[in-house]
Amino acid sequence: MSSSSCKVTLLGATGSIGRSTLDVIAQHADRYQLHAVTAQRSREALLEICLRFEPQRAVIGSSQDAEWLRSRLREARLTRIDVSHGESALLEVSRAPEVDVVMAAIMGAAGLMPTLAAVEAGKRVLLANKEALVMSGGLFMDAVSRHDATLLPIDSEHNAIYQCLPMQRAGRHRELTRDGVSRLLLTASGGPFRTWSLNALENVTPDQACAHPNWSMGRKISVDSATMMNKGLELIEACWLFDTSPAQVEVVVHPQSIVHSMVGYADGSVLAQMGNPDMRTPIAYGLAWPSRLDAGVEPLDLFAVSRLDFEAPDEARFPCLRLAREAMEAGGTAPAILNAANEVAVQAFLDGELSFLGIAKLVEATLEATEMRAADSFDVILYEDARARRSAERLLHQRSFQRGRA
Ligand SMILES: NC(=O)C1=CN([C@@H]2O[C@H](COP(=O)(O)OP(=O)(O)OC[C@H]3O[C@@H](n4cnc5c(N)ncnc54)[C@H](OP(=O)(O)O)[C@@H]3O)[C@@H](O)[C@H]2O)C=CC1
Ligand SMILES: CC(=O)[C@@H](O)[C@H](O)COP(=O)(O)O
Ligand SMILES: [Mn+2]
Repeated sequence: MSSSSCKVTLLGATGSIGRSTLDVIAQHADRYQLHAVTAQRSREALLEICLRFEPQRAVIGSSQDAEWLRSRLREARLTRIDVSHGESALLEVSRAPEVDVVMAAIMGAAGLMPTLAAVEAGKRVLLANKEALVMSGGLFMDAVSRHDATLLPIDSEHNAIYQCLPMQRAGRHRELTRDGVSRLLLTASGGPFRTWSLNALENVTPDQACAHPNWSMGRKISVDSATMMNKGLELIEACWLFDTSPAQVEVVVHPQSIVHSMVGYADGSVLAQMGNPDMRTPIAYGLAWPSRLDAGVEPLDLFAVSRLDFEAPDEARFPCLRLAREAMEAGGTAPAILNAANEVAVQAFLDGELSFLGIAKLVEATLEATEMRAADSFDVILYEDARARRSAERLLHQRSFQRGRA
């Protein structure tokens, strides 16, 4: 890929990762050009992006919003921007022949098929959408190999691990131990409730849960950080990305979010990647790989940071971490069920229908109520995702899960 004319499709352009990606691209407009930008409902934000970046294509969720966007672009005399809507349009912009790089930054399971389309077209895929990999793990990684796609992790911890692994591992799948790696150390901030007692967690509000101490992110991932399901999803993500088992991944709570993760080697070395908590660093890494790019991130001032703390996670207060590890160990469709139940539970919490502690309870109850099977195909994954959502919704509306009870 020639970086002088790199064409980018940005899935989830109106989100937190989307905005950080636009910021990096704007700093390097001579090197990166937006082919397509997508959103689900945020039509005003998508219009702003179109006016500023003039991509070739814009995709939005509904036909009504697409019509609205077309009219605004007509008024601005930007009729050359092709506007379309729905999942088929997302697949098209992900696999378009002229596209070099696809940033997969749609939130949740909705990102799976567009991200897979980019993989199947052999693109360089910058993976922020961890849920896609959690759901479909082995199938997804097989597709990456089969279609010779380049998969670069954007999730800050996995990007850090990728940077700390030996260069020759890039793009290969083989046992970590053959490269002298003994373990992966996955750091976790501990979220906004790291020091809170179980009692105090009973009545936390969505706004409290979304107030992450170090990162500014979308609401779903912010709640995941608060329950530590984010770390559970990341544990599964690490196992697939780096072809390892949960036993080789150690979660380390590090409240400052300066060390983004580490790799331990057989000779006792531990390599860490550090930096200010700013997603423009991994995004710029993914865009420029294997070279480097100025991301506009403040240099790390270690004197200002002054101390780095590390502690063990508490799975009694944050059971989601255990549930995710058990789902990975169980294999098959268990991680897809975990992810689907979690998406239902987090939305219910954000809508005021479920308590904070109810999130883990609903996920666990859904896993217990839903039979798991072999993850044979993407059709099976999508079918089981839908089935687990129905099961979680049913449980949610049972008396025991009503607000105030769970
Ligand atoms: N934010 C962060 O710092 C990090 C995020 N990630 C991961 O990156 C992904 C995006 O996170 P984040 O940017 O925080 O999320 P946001 O909620 O901020 O943004 C999500 C984006 O996806 C779009 N979207 C939502 N639902 C759909 C759908 N059904 N179909 C198509 N598009 C949809 C949204 O469009 P609209 O605006 O119209 O709703 C928006 O553009 C997640 O998987 C998250 O786990 C990983 C590491 C760090
Ligand atoms: C920025 C990023 O990668 C997030 O996933 C972040 O790591 C969340 O922080 P927690 O460690 O609190 O889950
Ligand atoms: Mn992360």
